[in-house]
Amino acid sequence: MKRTVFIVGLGLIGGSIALSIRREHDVHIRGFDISEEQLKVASSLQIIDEVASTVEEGVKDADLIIFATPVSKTEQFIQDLTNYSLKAGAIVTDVGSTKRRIVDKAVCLKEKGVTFIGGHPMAGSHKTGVEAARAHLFENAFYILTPAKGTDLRLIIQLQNWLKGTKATFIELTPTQHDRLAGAISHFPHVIAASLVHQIAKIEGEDPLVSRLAAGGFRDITRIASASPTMWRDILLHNKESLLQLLESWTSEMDQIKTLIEEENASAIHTYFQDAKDFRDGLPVRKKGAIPSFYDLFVDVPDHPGVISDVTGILAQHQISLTNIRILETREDIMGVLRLSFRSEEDRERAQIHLQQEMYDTYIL
Ligand SMILES: NC(=O)C1=CN([C@@H]2O[C@H](COP(=O)(O)OP(=O)(O)OC[C@H]3O[C@@H](n4cnc5c(N)ncnc54)[C@H](O)[C@@H]3O)[C@@H](O)[C@H]2O)C=CC1
Ligand SMILES: O=C(O)C(=O)Cc1ccc(O)cc1
Repeated sequence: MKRTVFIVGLGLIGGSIALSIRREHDVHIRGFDISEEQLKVASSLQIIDEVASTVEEGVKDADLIIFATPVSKTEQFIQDLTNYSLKAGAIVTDVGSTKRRIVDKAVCLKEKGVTFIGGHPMAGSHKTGVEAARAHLFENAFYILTPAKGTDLRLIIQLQNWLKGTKATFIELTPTQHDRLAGAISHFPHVIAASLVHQIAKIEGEDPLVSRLAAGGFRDITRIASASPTMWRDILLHNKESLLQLLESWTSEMDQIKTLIEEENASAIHTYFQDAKDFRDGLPVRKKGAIPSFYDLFVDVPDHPGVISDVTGILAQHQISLTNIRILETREDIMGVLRLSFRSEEDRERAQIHLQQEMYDTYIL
């Protein structure tokens, strides 16, 4: 008999997790979402086999329960589980971008005979919704797990086995460490991206030309400001302490820059940029996972003849060599994905710029 996976929240991440589980396991996937539309799309794309009418109904015989809703909803659902009947030995996990409050809340599941292991796949996109779900979304990314102290190692391995189709690299962190680090590398940058956009919006009131000029670097640095406001509102509220600390140190750094500019301190300004460049250039391009890493660029492509030659033609026109090209998905009525591999980061960056100029949607995972 097939085992049952129940996913609550069938958006970008819930849908991608479902697809990656299916890659490796012959399972029955049941889904629940507040949005009828998301459920309809998830069913028609065969991302799920069955729709649950309620969460209570869906959890009953599930071997694996995954919450992929905004983090405040996940917290509430975990609390609700205490009132439902659950299958003995089931594993409960989530994909939320914050961990401490969720893991704290899940202590209430201890007496239910199930094990909660917090999770956070560290990859995604500014897109939302199940139609953007991709089985390869987490390939080579880190997948953080935050098991409570004393969690049976066999259950952690069992969860990793469920999720092996993500082809991610699993690491364990404490929830506090997770929130501090995710705050710095992900949550805080979202605040900055949104604030940069607000600044331009204000200037636009005085001079509408500014939006038309906002290209290149501005678009790169603010891409993430197009992400879901509901999701990011919840993340900020859940990771309040880390974000307040980061804001404080950022504000003081901005004050220092202000002084350097006021004083026209050219050498200190140069050092500021040089140090940032050195650190950024030294960042690992991509952490190696179970499969070798390449300089990969993913391109959403409409499913029509000639599209591959169009993409390769654009690269050839700019003398960018490919080391590999793979079609990852082609299904009726949805975009396919091309995985383009390059020899160097520089080639990948140039390819991304030129393909975006030609209106292709590209992303790096
Ligand atoms: N977007 C990203 O790149 C990443 C997001 N995450 C986390 O994944 C979770 C889901 O985010 P996405 O999939 O990106 O968002 P999404 O907006 O694509 O999907 C969220 C889904 O949850 C559903 N939902 C909302 N409230 C609900 C409720 N009360 N009951 C049932 N369903 C409900 C929505 O209808 C939607 O389908 C969030 O906790 C987020 O922090 C984690 C890693 C990456
Ligand atoms: O779009 C991007 O680059 C992201 O930042 C995706 C993302 C969003 C939330 C997460 O918790 C992890 C990754």
